[in-house]
Amino acid sequence: IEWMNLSYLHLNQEASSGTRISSDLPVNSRTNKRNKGEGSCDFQQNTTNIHAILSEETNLKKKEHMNKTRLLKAYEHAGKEEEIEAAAVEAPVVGNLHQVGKNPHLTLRALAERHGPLMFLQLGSIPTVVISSAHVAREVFRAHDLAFAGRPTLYAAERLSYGLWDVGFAPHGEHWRQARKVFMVELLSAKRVRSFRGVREREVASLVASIRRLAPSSSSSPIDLSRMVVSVTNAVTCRAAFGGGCETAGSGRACWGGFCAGDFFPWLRWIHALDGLRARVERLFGELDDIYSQVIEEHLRGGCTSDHGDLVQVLLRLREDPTQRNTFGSMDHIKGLLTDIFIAGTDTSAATIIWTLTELLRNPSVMARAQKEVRDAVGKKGAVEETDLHDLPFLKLVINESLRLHPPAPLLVPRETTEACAVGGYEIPARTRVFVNAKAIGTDPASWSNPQEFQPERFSSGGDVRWGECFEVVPFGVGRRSCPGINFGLAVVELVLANLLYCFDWEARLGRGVGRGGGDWIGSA
Ligand code: HEM
Repeated sequence: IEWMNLSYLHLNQEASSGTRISSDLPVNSRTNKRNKGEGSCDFQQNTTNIHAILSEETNLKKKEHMNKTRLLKAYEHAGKEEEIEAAAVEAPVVGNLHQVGKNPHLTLRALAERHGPLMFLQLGSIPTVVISSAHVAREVFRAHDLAFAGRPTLYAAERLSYGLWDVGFAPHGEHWRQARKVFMVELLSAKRVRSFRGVREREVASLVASIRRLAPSSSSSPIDLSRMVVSVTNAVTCRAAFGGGCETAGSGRACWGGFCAGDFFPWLRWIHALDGLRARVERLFGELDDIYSQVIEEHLRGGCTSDHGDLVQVLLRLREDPTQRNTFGSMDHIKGLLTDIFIAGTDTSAATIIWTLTELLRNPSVMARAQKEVRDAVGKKGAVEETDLHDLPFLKLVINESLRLHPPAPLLVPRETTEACAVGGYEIPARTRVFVNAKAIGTDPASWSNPQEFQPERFSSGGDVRWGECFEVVPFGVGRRSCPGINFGLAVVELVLANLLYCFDWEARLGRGVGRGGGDWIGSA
Protein backbone atom coordinates (compact mmCIF):
# COMPACT_ATOMS: atom_id res chain seq x y z
CA ILE A 1 0.00 0.00 0.00
CA GLU A 2 2.09 2.84 -1.28
CA TRP A 3 0.55 5.59 0.78
CA MET A 4 1.68 4.12 4.01
CA ASN A 5 5.47 4.19 3.73
CA LEU A 6 5.52 0.56 4.65
CA SER A 7 5.60 -1.98 1.93
CA TYR A 8 7.52 -4.76 3.49
CA LEU A 9 7.76 -6.21 6.92
CA HIS A 10 10.34 -8.78 7.72
CA LEU A 11 9.02 -11.94 9.20
CA ASN A 12 11.48 -13.02 11.84
CA GLN A 13 10.44 -16.32 13.29
CA GLU A 14 7.44 -18.10 14.58
CA ALA A 15 6.74 -17.57 18.21
CA SER A 16 7.61 -20.29 20.59
CA SER A 17 5.66 -20.48 23.80
CA GLY A 18 8.87 -19.72 25.70
CA THR A 19 9.54 -16.39 23.95
CA ARG A 20 10.89 -13.79 26.39
CA ILE A 21 8.75 -10.75 26.30
CA SER A 22 9.33 -7.56 28.21
CA SER A 23 6.32 -6.38 30.18
CA ASP A 24 7.90 -3.29 31.78
CA LEU A 25 5.96 -0.74 29.81
CA PRO A 26 6.33 2.90 30.74
CA VAL A 27 3.68 3.84 33.24
CA ASN A 28 1.20 6.36 31.92
CA SER A 29 1.86 9.46 33.95
CA ARG A 30 -0.64 11.62 32.17
CA THR A 31 -3.37 13.38 34.04
CA ASN A 32 -5.92 13.65 31.30
CA LYS A 33 -9.36 14.65 32.32
CA ARG A 34 -12.47 12.95 31.04
CA ASN A 35 -14.84 14.97 28.97
CA LYS A 36 -18.02 15.40 30.94
CA GLY A 37 -21.01 13.92 29.20
CA GLU A 38 -18.96 12.01 26.64
CA GLY A 39 -17.61 9.34 28.93
CA SER A 40 -16.06 7.48 26.09
CA CYS A 41 -12.44 8.48 25.67
CA ASP A 42 -9.60 10.04 27.51
CA PHE A 43 -8.44 13.47 26.46
CA GLN A 44 -7.49 16.86 27.78
CA GLN A 45 -10.15 19.43 28.41
CA ASN A 46 -10.21 21.94 25.62
CA THR A 47 -8.76 25.34 26.34
CA THR A 48 -11.37 27.18 24.30
CA ASN A 49 -14.54 28.22 25.99
CA ILE A 50 -17.36 26.50 24.19
CA HIS A 51 -20.03 28.68 25.85
CA ALA A 52 -18.44 31.77 24.39
CA ILE A 53 -18.59 30.23 20.96
CA LEU A 54 -22.19 29.18 21.25
CA SER A 55 -23.32 32.57 22.47
CA GLU A 56 -21.48 34.14 19.57
CA GLU A 57 -23.48 31.98 17.25
CA THR A 58 -26.72 33.40 18.54
CA ASN A 59 -25.48 36.94 18.11
CA LEU A 60 -26.58 37.45 14.55
CA LYS A 61 -25.11 40.92 14.40
CA LYS A 62 -21.69 39.39 14.47
CA LYS A 63 -22.43 37.06 11.62
CA GLU A 64 -20.20 37.47 8.63
CA HIS A 65 -20.55 35.92 5.27
CA MET A 66 -17.60 33.62 4.81
CA ASN A 67 -17.35 34.44 1.18
CA LYS A 68 -16.39 38.00 1.98
CA THR A 69 -13.12 37.00 3.54
CA ARG A 70 -10.93 34.30 2.19
CA LEU A 71 -9.66 32.81 5.39
CA LEU A 72 -11.13 33.34 8.78
CA LYS A 73 -9.87 32.50 12.18
CA ALA A 74 -13.11 31.82 13.93
CA TYR A 75 -11.65 30.37 17.10
CA GLU A 76 -8.52 31.53 18.78
CA HIS A 77 -7.02 30.13 21.92
CA ALA A 78 -7.34 33.60 23.42
CA GLY A 79 -11.01 33.39 22.63
CA LYS A 80 -11.26 36.35 20.27
CA GLU A 81 -12.04 36.13 16.62
CA GLU A 82 -10.11 37.85 13.93
CA GLU A 83 -9.66 37.84 10.22
CA ILE A 84 -6.47 36.55 8.80
CA GLU A 85 -4.78 38.46 6.13
CA ALA A 86 -1.66 36.37 5.40
CA ALA A 87 -1.69 32.69 4.38
CA ALA A 88 -4.71 33.49 2.38
CA VAL A 89 -2.17 34.22 -0.30
CA GLU A 90 -4.83 33.55 -2.78
CA ALA A 91 -3.71 33.12 -6.34
CA PRO A 92 -6.03 34.20 -9.12
CA VAL A 93 -8.01 31.23 -10.48
CA VAL A 94 -6.63 28.54 -8.14
CA GLY A 95 -7.44 30.37 -4.89
CA ASN A 96 -5.73 28.52 -2.03
CA LEU A 97 -5.42 25.27 -3.98
CA HIS A 98 -1.65 25.68 -4.48
CA GLN A 99 -1.24 25.59 -0.68
CA VAL A 100 -2.74 22.13 -0.32
CA GLY A 101 0.12 20.01 -1.67
CA LYS A 102 0.49 16.25 -1.88
CA ASN A 103 -0.66 15.41 1.63
CA PRO A 104 -3.66 17.68 2.08
CA HIS A 105 -4.39 16.54 5.65
CA LEU A 106 -0.89 17.59 6.75
CA THR A 107 -0.78 20.91 4.94
CA LEU A 108 -4.29 21.74 6.10
CA ARG A 109 -3.27 20.86 9.65
CA ALA A 110 -0.29 23.20 9.38
CA LEU A 111 -2.55 25.95 8.04
CA ALA A 112 -5.01 25.37 10.87
CA GLU A 113 -2.21 25.70 13.44
CA ARG A 114 -1.69 29.24 12.17
CA HIS A 115 -5.22 30.25 11.31
CA GLY A 116 -7.50 28.36 13.61
CA PRO A 117 -9.66 25.25 13.61
CA LEU A 118 -12.41 26.66 11.39
CA MET A 119 -10.92 27.87 8.12
CA PHE A 120 -12.42 29.02 4.92
CA LEU A 121 -10.41 28.35 1.76
CA GLN A 122 -11.19 29.03 -1.84
CA LEU A 123 -10.03 25.81 -3.50
CA GLY A 124 -10.20 26.38 -7.23
CA SER A 125 -13.76 27.44 -7.84
CA ILE A 126 -15.04 25.63 -4.74
CA PRO A 127 -15.65 27.50 -1.47
CA THR A 128 -14.40 25.15 1.23
CA VAL A 129 -14.52 25.00 5.01
CA VAL A 130 -11.98 22.94 6.97
CA ILE A 131 -12.72 21.76 10.51
CA SER A 132 -9.61 20.89 12.51
CA SER A 133 -10.51 20.62 16.19
CA ALA A 134 -12.80 18.64 18.44
CA HIS A 135 -14.63 21.66 19.79
CA VAL A 136 -15.52 23.01 16.34
CA ALA A 137 -16.56 19.52 15.19
CA ARG A 138 -18.72 19.17 18.29
CA GLU A 139 -20.43 22.49 17.68
CA VAL A 140 -20.97 21.80 14.00
CA PHE A 141 -22.26 18.25 14.28
CA ARG A 142 -24.35 18.72 17.41
CA ALA A 143 -26.13 21.77 16.09
CA HIS A 144 -25.99 21.38 12.30
CA ASP A 145 -25.60 17.69 11.52
CA LEU A 146 -28.33 17.85 8.88
CA ALA A 147 -26.91 20.93 7.16
CA PHE A 148 -23.50 19.20 6.92
CA ALA A 149 -24.88 15.85 5.70
CA GLY A 150 -24.49 16.46 1.96
CA ARG A 151 -21.72 15.09 -0.28
CA PRO A 152 -20.17 16.93 -3.20
CA THR A 153 -20.33 15.29 -6.63
CA LEU A 154 -16.76 14.14 -7.22
CA TYR A 155 -15.35 13.10 -10.56
CA ALA A 156 -14.29 9.50 -9.91
CA ALA A 157 -16.96 8.82 -7.29
CA GLU A 158 -19.74 9.75 -9.68
CA ARG A 159 -18.54 7.27 -12.29
CA LEU A 160 -17.74 4.39 -9.95
CA SER A 161 -21.07 4.68 -8.15
CA TYR A 162 -22.97 4.50 -11.46
CA GLY A 163 -24.16 8.09 -11.08
CA LEU A 164 -24.27 8.34 -7.25
CA TRP A 165 -26.54 5.28 -6.78
CA ASP A 166 -24.59 4.29 -3.70
CA VAL A 167 -24.59 5.26 -0.02
CA GLY A 168 -21.20 6.91 0.46
CA PHE A 169 -21.48 9.56 -2.25
CA ALA A 170 -25.25 9.80 -2.67
CA PRO A 171 -26.77 13.18 -1.94
CA HIS A 172 -28.54 13.31 1.39
CA GLY A 173 -32.15 12.26 0.78
CA GLU A 174 -34.57 9.37 0.44
CA HIS A 175 -32.37 7.11 -1.73
CA TRP A 176 -29.46 7.49 0.70
CA ARG A 177 -31.72 6.80 3.70
CA GLN A 178 -33.25 3.62 2.25
CA ALA A 179 -29.98 2.26 0.92
CA ARG A 180 -28.11 2.91 4.16
CA LYS A 181 -30.89 1.14 6.08
CA VAL A 182 -30.51 -1.97 3.91
CA PHE A 183 -26.72 -1.91 4.39
CA MET A 184 -27.18 -1.71 8.14
CA VAL A 185 -29.78 -4.44 8.45
CA GLU A 186 -28.42 -6.91 5.89
CA LEU A 187 -24.66 -6.56 6.25
CA LEU A 188 -23.36 -4.26 8.94
CA SER A 189 -25.48 -4.69 12.09
CA ALA A 190 -23.77 -6.26 15.11
CA LYS A 191 -25.87 -9.44 14.63
CA ARG A 192 -25.01 -9.78 10.93
CA VAL A 193 -21.34 -9.10 11.62
CA ARG A 194 -21.34 -11.91 14.20
CA SER A 195 -22.87 -14.24 11.63
CA PHE A 196 -19.80 -13.78 9.40
CA ARG A 197 -17.48 -15.16 12.06
CA GLY A 198 -16.78 -18.34 10.08
CA VAL A 199 -15.88 -16.32 6.98
CA ARG A 200 -13.37 -14.23 8.94
CA GLU A 201 -11.78 -17.19 10.73
CA ARG A 202 -11.34 -19.12 7.47
CA GLU A 203 -9.77 -16.17 5.64
CA VAL A 204 -7.43 -15.30 8.50
CA ALA A 205 -6.33 -18.94 8.81
CA SER A 206 -5.52 -18.91 5.13
CA LEU A 207 -3.49 -15.68 5.57
CA VAL A 208 -1.45 -17.28 8.37
CA ALA A 209 -0.89 -20.39 6.26
CA SER A 210 0.32 -18.28 3.30
CA ILE A 211 2.79 -16.40 5.50
CA ARG A 212 4.12 -19.68 6.88
CA ARG A 213 4.52 -21.02 3.36
CA LEU A 214 6.25 -17.91 2.01
CA ALA A 215 8.55 -17.30 4.94
CA PRO A 216 9.12 -20.49 6.86
CA SER A 217 12.15 -19.17 8.78
CA SER A 218 13.81 -15.98 9.94
CA SER A 219 16.31 -16.17 7.08
CA SER A 220 13.56 -16.20 4.45
CA SER A 221 13.06 -13.24 2.12
CA PRO A 222 10.85 -10.44 3.35
CA ILE A 223 7.19 -10.73 2.43
CA ASP A 224 4.84 -8.09 1.07
CA LEU A 225 2.44 -8.09 3.97
CA SER A 226 0.51 -5.04 2.78
CA ARG A 227 -0.66 -6.87 -0.33
CA MET A 228 -1.64 -9.94 1.68
CA VAL A 229 -3.59 -7.86 4.18
CA VAL A 230 -5.53 -6.06 1.44
CA SER A 231 -6.28 -9.47 -0.02
CA VAL A 232 -7.68 -10.82 3.24
CA THR A 233 -9.89 -7.78 3.97
CA ASN A 234 -11.10 -7.92 0.38
CA ALA A 235 -11.90 -11.62 0.64
CA VAL A 236 -13.83 -11.24 3.92
CA THR A 237 -15.87 -8.36 2.52
CA CYS A 238 -16.64 -10.15 -0.74
CA ARG A 239 -17.62 -13.43 0.89
CA ALA A 240 -19.90 -11.68 3.36
CA ALA A 241 -21.51 -9.36 0.81
CA PHE A 242 -21.43 -11.41 -2.41
CA GLY A 243 -21.21 -14.95 -1.11
CA GLY A 244 -17.96 -15.59 -2.98
CA GLY A 245 -14.40 -14.43 -3.50
CA CYS A 246 -13.45 -11.70 -5.94
CA GLU A 247 -10.20 -9.89 -6.61
CA THR A 248 -9.57 -6.45 -8.07
CA ALA A 249 -6.19 -5.32 -9.25
CA GLY A 250 -7.07 -1.68 -8.81
CA SER A 251 -8.27 0.25 -5.85
CA GLY A 252 -11.11 2.68 -5.56
CA ARG A 253 -9.46 4.91 -3.03
CA ALA A 254 -8.85 7.51 -5.75
CA CYS A 255 -12.42 8.61 -5.37
CA TRP A 256 -12.50 9.03 -1.59
CA GLY A 257 -10.74 12.28 -1.09
CA GLY A 258 -11.71 14.43 -4.01
CA PHE A 259 -8.36 16.02 -4.74
CA CYS A 260 -8.17 15.97 -8.51
CA ALA A 261 -8.38 19.05 -10.73
CA GLY A 262 -11.90 18.30 -11.94
CA ASP A 263 -13.15 18.27 -8.36
CA PHE A 264 -12.07 21.88 -7.88
CA PHE A 265 -12.74 23.18 -11.39
CA PRO A 266 -15.82 21.30 -12.61
CA TRP A 267 -15.46 23.01 -16.01
CA LEU A 268 -11.98 21.47 -16.29
CA ARG A 269 -13.04 17.84 -16.10
CA TRP A 270 -12.06 17.29 -19.72
CA ILE A 271 -8.44 17.55 -18.58
CA HIS A 272 -8.65 14.04 -17.13
CA ALA A 273 -8.70 12.71 -20.68
CA LEU A 274 -5.16 14.09 -20.95
CA ASP A 275 -3.70 13.51 -17.49
CA GLY A 276 -4.59 9.80 -17.39
CA LEU A 277 -7.17 9.95 -14.61
CA ARG A 278 -10.10 9.23 -16.91
CA ALA A 279 -8.32 6.16 -18.25
CA ARG A 280 -7.55 4.91 -14.73
CA VAL A 281 -11.10 5.44 -13.54
CA GLU A 282 -12.52 3.76 -16.67
CA ARG A 283 -10.20 0.78 -16.24
CA LEU A 284 -11.27 0.35 -12.64
CA PHE A 285 -14.92 0.87 -13.56
CA GLY A 286 -14.68 -1.85 -16.23
CA GLU A 287 -12.98 -4.23 -13.86
CA LEU A 288 -15.55 -3.71 -11.12
CA ASP A 289 -18.44 -3.87 -13.58
CA ASP A 290 -17.26 -7.29 -14.83
CA ILE A 291 -17.13 -8.59 -11.27
CA TYR A 292 -20.59 -7.26 -10.40
CA SER A 293 -22.11 -8.67 -13.58
CA GLN A 294 -20.63 -12.07 -12.86
CA VAL A 295 -21.76 -12.05 -9.21
CA ILE A 296 -25.27 -10.92 -10.14
CA GLU A 297 -25.55 -13.53 -12.90
CA GLU A 298 -24.51 -16.28 -10.54
CA HIS A 299 -27.13 -15.19 -8.02
CA LEU A 300 -29.83 -15.02 -10.71
CA ARG A 301 -28.90 -18.55 -11.83
CA GLY A 302 -29.22 -19.64 -8.20
CA GLY A 303 -25.55 -20.56 -8.17
CA CYS A 304 -24.68 -18.67 -5.02
CA THR A 305 -23.69 -21.04 -2.27
CA SER A 306 -23.41 -18.67 0.66
CA ASP A 307 -24.74 -20.13 3.88
CA HIS A 308 -25.53 -16.79 5.52
CA GLY A 309 -27.80 -15.11 2.93
CA ASP A 310 -25.74 -12.34 1.37
CA LEU A 311 -26.34 -8.70 0.45
CA VAL A 312 -26.65 -9.38 -3.29
CA GLN A 313 -29.53 -11.81 -2.68
CA VAL A 314 -31.31 -9.14 -0.66
CA LEU A 315 -30.73 -6.42 -3.25
CA LEU A 316 -32.04 -8.64 -6.06
CA ARG A 317 -35.15 -9.38 -4.01
CA LEU A 318 -35.73 -5.67 -3.39
CA ARG A 319 -35.39 -5.03 -7.13
CA GLU A 320 -38.58 -7.02 -7.65
CA ASP A 321 -40.47 -4.98 -5.04
CA PRO A 322 -42.47 -2.21 -6.81
CA THR A 323 -42.38 -0.02 -3.68
CA GLN A 324 -38.57 0.00 -3.78
CA ARG A 325 -38.25 0.82 -7.49
CA ASN A 326 -36.63 4.24 -6.93
CA THR A 327 -33.87 2.89 -4.75
CA PHE A 328 -33.18 -0.65 -5.94
CA GLY A 329 -35.07 -0.86 -9.26
CA SER A 330 -32.22 -1.20 -11.76
CA MET A 331 -28.93 -3.07 -12.07
CA ASP A 332 -27.14 0.28 -11.82
CA HIS A 333 -28.72 0.82 -8.42
CA ILE A 334 -27.41 -2.53 -7.26
CA LYS A 335 -23.95 -2.11 -8.78
CA GLY A 336 -23.62 1.39 -7.30
CA LEU A 337 -24.18 -0.07 -3.85
CA LEU A 338 -21.69 -2.87 -4.43
CA THR A 339 -19.06 -0.23 -5.20
CA ASP A 340 -19.39 1.06 -1.65
CA ILE A 341 -18.51 -2.37 -0.35
CA PHE A 342 -15.35 -2.47 -2.44
CA ILE A 343 -14.27 1.09 -1.85
CA ALA A 344 -15.31 1.66 1.73
CA GLY A 345 -14.82 -1.81 3.15
CA THR A 346 -11.45 -3.06 1.98
CA ASP A 347 -8.71 -0.43 1.96
CA THR A 348 -9.79 1.19 5.23
CA SER A 349 -9.54 -2.00 7.27
CA ALA A 350 -6.28 -3.00 5.56
CA ALA A 351 -4.77 0.43 6.24
CA THR A 352 -5.70 0.14 9.92
CA ILE A 353 -3.96 -3.24 10.19
CA ILE A 354 -0.79 -2.08 8.47
CA TRP A 355 -0.55 1.18 10.42
CA THR A 356 -1.04 -0.68 13.69
CA LEU A 357 1.79 -3.09 12.86
CA THR A 358 3.94 -0.16 11.79
CA GLU A 359 3.46 1.53 15.14
CA LEU A 360 4.12 -1.72 16.98
CA LEU A 361 7.41 -2.06 15.10
CA ARG A 362 8.34 1.48 16.10
CA ASN A 363 7.42 0.76 19.71
CA PRO A 364 8.89 -2.63 20.65
CA SER A 365 7.74 -2.51 24.28
CA VAL A 366 4.13 -2.03 23.14
CA MET A 367 4.56 -4.88 20.65
CA ALA A 368 5.91 -7.11 23.44
CA ARG A 369 2.98 -6.30 25.72
CA ALA A 370 0.42 -6.96 23.00
CA GLN A 371 2.09 -10.25 22.09
CA LYS A 372 2.26 -11.35 25.70
CA GLU A 373 -1.42 -10.58 26.15
CA VAL A 374 -2.51 -12.65 23.18
CA ARG A 375 -0.13 -15.55 23.81
CA ASP A 376 -1.13 -15.76 27.48
CA ALA A 377 -4.83 -15.64 26.61
CA VAL A 378 -4.74 -18.20 23.80
CA GLY A 379 -2.11 -20.57 25.16
CA LYS A 380 -1.14 -23.42 22.87
CA LYS A 381 -4.39 -23.52 20.90
CA GLY A 382 -2.57 -22.71 17.66
CA ALA A 383 -4.80 -19.86 16.43
CA VAL A 384 -6.78 -16.97 17.87
CA GLU A 385 -10.53 -17.47 17.55
CA GLU A 386 -13.08 -14.69 17.76
CA THR A 387 -14.16 -15.75 21.24
CA ASP A 388 -10.60 -15.05 22.44
CA LEU A 389 -10.82 -11.40 21.42
CA HIS A 390 -12.77 -10.52 24.60
CA ASP A 391 -9.63 -11.35 26.56
CA LEU A 392 -7.48 -8.88 24.63
CA PRO A 393 -8.28 -5.43 26.07
CA PHE A 394 -4.78 -4.07 25.41
CA LEU A 395 -4.98 -4.95 21.73
CA LYS A 396 -8.16 -2.86 21.50
CA LEU A 397 -6.34 0.12 23.03
CA VAL A 398 -3.53 -0.37 20.51
CA ILE A 399 -6.02 -0.28 17.63
CA ASN A 400 -7.74 2.84 19.03
CA GLU A 401 -4.40 4.59 19.30
CA SER A 402 -3.47 3.60 15.76
CA LEU A 403 -6.80 4.97 14.47
CA ARG A 404 -6.19 8.21 16.37
CA LEU A 405 -2.74 8.74 14.85
CA HIS A 406 -3.45 7.30 11.42
CA PRO A 407 -7.08 7.61 10.41
CA PRO A 408 -7.25 5.70 7.10
CA ALA A 409 -9.31 8.51 5.55
CA PRO A 410 -7.55 11.47 7.20
CA LEU A 411 -9.96 14.05 5.76
CA LEU A 412 -12.90 11.64 6.07
CA VAL A 413 -15.10 11.74 2.97
CA PRO A 414 -15.81 15.30 1.82
CA ARG A 415 -19.12 16.81 2.86
CA GLU A 416 -21.17 19.61 1.32
CA THR A 417 -23.56 21.88 3.19
CA THR A 418 -27.17 21.35 2.15
CA GLU A 419 -28.34 24.72 3.51
CA ALA A 420 -26.86 27.90 4.92
CA CYS A 421 -26.07 27.84 8.62
CA ALA A 422 -24.19 29.84 11.25
CA VAL A 423 -21.14 28.44 13.00
CA GLY A 424 -19.20 30.43 15.57
CA GLY A 425 -20.77 33.66 14.37
CA TYR A 426 -20.05 33.06 10.70
CA GLU A 427 -22.54 32.19 8.05
CA ILE A 428 -21.58 29.23 5.93
CA PRO A 429 -23.50 29.27 2.67
CA ALA A 430 -25.27 26.25 1.20
CA ARG A 431 -23.14 24.11 -1.16
CA THR A 432 -19.88 24.86 0.64
CA ARG A 433 -17.49 21.91 0.56
CA VAL A 434 -16.45 20.67 3.99
CA PHE A 435 -13.35 18.75 5.05
CA VAL A 436 -13.12 17.38 8.57
CA ASN A 437 -9.42 16.90 9.27
CA ALA A 438 -9.44 13.71 11.36
CA LYS A 439 -5.64 13.68 11.40
CA ALA A 440 -5.51 17.21 12.88
CA ILE A 441 -8.27 16.43 15.39
CA GLY A 442 -6.58 13.22 16.55
CA THR A 443 -3.24 14.98 17.03
CA ASP A 444 -4.53 18.27 18.45
CA PRO A 445 -2.45 19.20 21.53
CA ALA A 446 -5.55 20.90 22.95
CA SER A 447 -7.15 17.46 23.24
CA TRP A 448 -4.22 15.08 23.61
CA SER A 449 -0.95 15.30 25.51
CA ASN A 450 2.15 14.18 23.57
CA PRO A 451 -0.12 13.78 20.57
CA GLN A 452 2.55 12.36 18.27
CA GLU A 453 3.50 9.61 20.72
CA PHE A 454 2.02 6.14 20.36
CA GLN A 455 0.56 5.56 23.84
CA PRO A 456 -2.31 3.05 23.79
CA GLU A 457 -2.77 3.45 27.57
CA ARG A 458 -4.25 6.92 27.01
CA PHE A 459 -7.53 5.19 26.08
CA SER A 460 -7.59 2.86 29.08
CA SER A 461 -9.50 5.10 31.51
CA GLY A 462 -12.31 5.82 29.08
CA GLY A 463 -13.41 2.26 28.35
CA ASP A 464 -14.64 1.58 24.85
CA VAL A 465 -14.61 4.56 22.51
CA ARG A 466 -18.09 5.40 21.26
CA TRP A 467 -17.03 6.03 17.70
CA GLY A 468 -19.03 8.70 15.95
CA GLU A 469 -19.91 10.39 19.26
CA CYS A 470 -16.46 11.14 20.63
CA PHE A 471 -15.27 14.26 18.82
CA GLU A 472 -11.63 14.03 19.95
CA VAL A 473 -10.98 11.03 17.71
CA VAL A 474 -12.98 10.70 14.51
CA PRO A 475 -11.53 8.01 12.21
CA PHE A 476 -15.06 6.85 11.36
CA GLY A 477 -16.47 10.33 10.92
CA VAL A 478 -19.28 11.90 12.87
CA GLY A 479 -23.01 12.40 12.72
CA ARG A 480 -25.56 10.83 10.40
CA ARG A 481 -23.03 10.25 7.59
CA SER A 482 -20.50 8.56 9.84
CA CYS A 483 -19.30 5.10 8.89
CA PRO A 484 -21.93 2.37 9.21
CA GLY A 485 -19.25 -0.34 8.83
CA ILE A 486 -17.45 0.10 12.18
CA ASN A 487 -18.39 -3.33 13.61
CA PHE A 488 -17.67 -5.07 10.33
CA GLY A 489 -14.31 -3.33 9.89
CA LEU A 490 -13.05 -3.69 13.45
CA ALA A 491 -14.02 -7.38 13.62
CA VAL A 492 -11.59 -8.24 10.82
CA VAL A 493 -8.92 -5.79 12.01
CA GLU A 494 -8.87 -7.33 15.50
CA LEU A 495 -8.83 -10.94 14.31
CA VAL A 496 -6.05 -10.39 11.77
CA LEU A 497 -3.84 -8.46 14.21
CA ALA A 498 -4.37 -10.92 17.04
CA ASN A 499 -3.33 -13.83 14.83
CA LEU A 500 -0.34 -12.03 13.33
CA LEU A 501 0.91 -11.21 16.84
CA TYR A 502 0.17 -14.68 18.19
CA CYS A 503 1.74 -16.66 15.38
CA PHE A 504 4.78 -14.60 14.39
CA ASP A 505 7.49 -12.24 15.58
CA TRP A 506 7.94 -9.22 13.37
CA GLU A 507 10.68 -6.82 12.46
CA ALA A 508 11.18 -4.20 9.76
CA ARG A 509 13.31 -5.32 6.84
CA LEU A 510 16.95 -4.45 7.39
CA GLY A 511 17.89 -1.17 5.79
CA ARG A 512 14.30 0.00 5.53
CA GLY A 513 13.41 2.07 8.54
CA VAL A 514 9.81 2.25 9.50
CA GLY A 515 9.00 5.71 8.17
CA ARG A 516 7.05 8.32 10.04
CA GLY A 517 4.12 10.37 8.92
CA GLY A 518 3.42 11.95 5.63
CA GLY A 519 2.10 9.07 3.69
CA ASP A 520 -1.21 8.19 5.25
CA TRP A 521 -3.34 9.83 2.61
CA ILE A 522 -5.93 7.57 1.18
CA GLY A 523 -7.59 9.89 -1.24
CA SER A 524 -4.98 11.45 -3.52
CA ALA A 525 -5.93 10.80 -7.08
C1 HEM B 1 -11.41 0.43 9.86
C2 HEM B 1 -12.31 0.46 8.91
C3 HEM B 1 -13.08 1.65 8.42
C4 HEM B 1 -12.82 2.99 8.56
C5 HEM B 1 -11.65 3.66 9.29
C6 HEM B 1 -13.89 3.70 7.87
C7 HEM B 1 -13.98 5.09 7.78
C8 HEM B 1 -15.03 5.76 7.18
C9 HEM B 1 -15.14 7.19 7.10
C10 HEM B 1 -14.13 8.19 7.63
C11 HEM B 1 -16.30 7.49 6.47
C12 HEM B 1 -16.86 8.89 6.16
C13 HEM B 1 -17.62 9.36 7.38
C14 HEM B 1 -18.09 10.79 7.35
O1 HEM B 1 -18.27 11.40 6.29
O2 HEM B 1 -18.32 11.34 8.45
C15 HEM B 1 -16.94 6.23 6.12
C16 HEM B 1 -18.13 6.11 5.47
C17 HEM B 1 -18.66 4.93 5.06
N1 HEM B 1 -18.17 3.66 5.34
FE1 HEM B 1 -16.55 3.23 6.46
N2 HEM B 1 -14.75 2.79 7.35
C18 HEM B 1 -14.31 1.53 7.66
C19 HEM B 1 -14.91 0.34 7.31
C20 HEM B 1 -16.05 0.21 6.57
C21 HEM B 1 -16.62 -1.04 6.14
C22 HEM B 1 -16.03 -2.40 6.48
C23 HEM B 1 -17.73 -0.75 5.40
C24 HEM B 1 -18.69 -1.67 4.69
C25 HEM B 1 -18.44 -2.90 4.35
C26 HEM B 1 -17.86 0.70 5.37
C27 HEM B 1 -18.86 1.38 4.74
C28 HEM B 1 -19.00 2.75 4.73
C29 HEM B 1 -20.07 3.45 4.03
C30 HEM B 1 -21.20 2.81 3.23
C31 HEM B 1 -19.87 4.82 4.24
C32 HEM B 1 -20.73 5.98 3.75
C33 HEM B 1 -21.70 6.41 4.83
C34 HEM B 1 -22.64 7.53 4.39
O3 HEM B 1 -22.25 8.37 3.58
O4 HEM B 1 -23.78 7.54 4.88
N3 HEM B 1 -16.82 1.24 6.09
N4 HEM B 1 -16.15 5.20 6.58
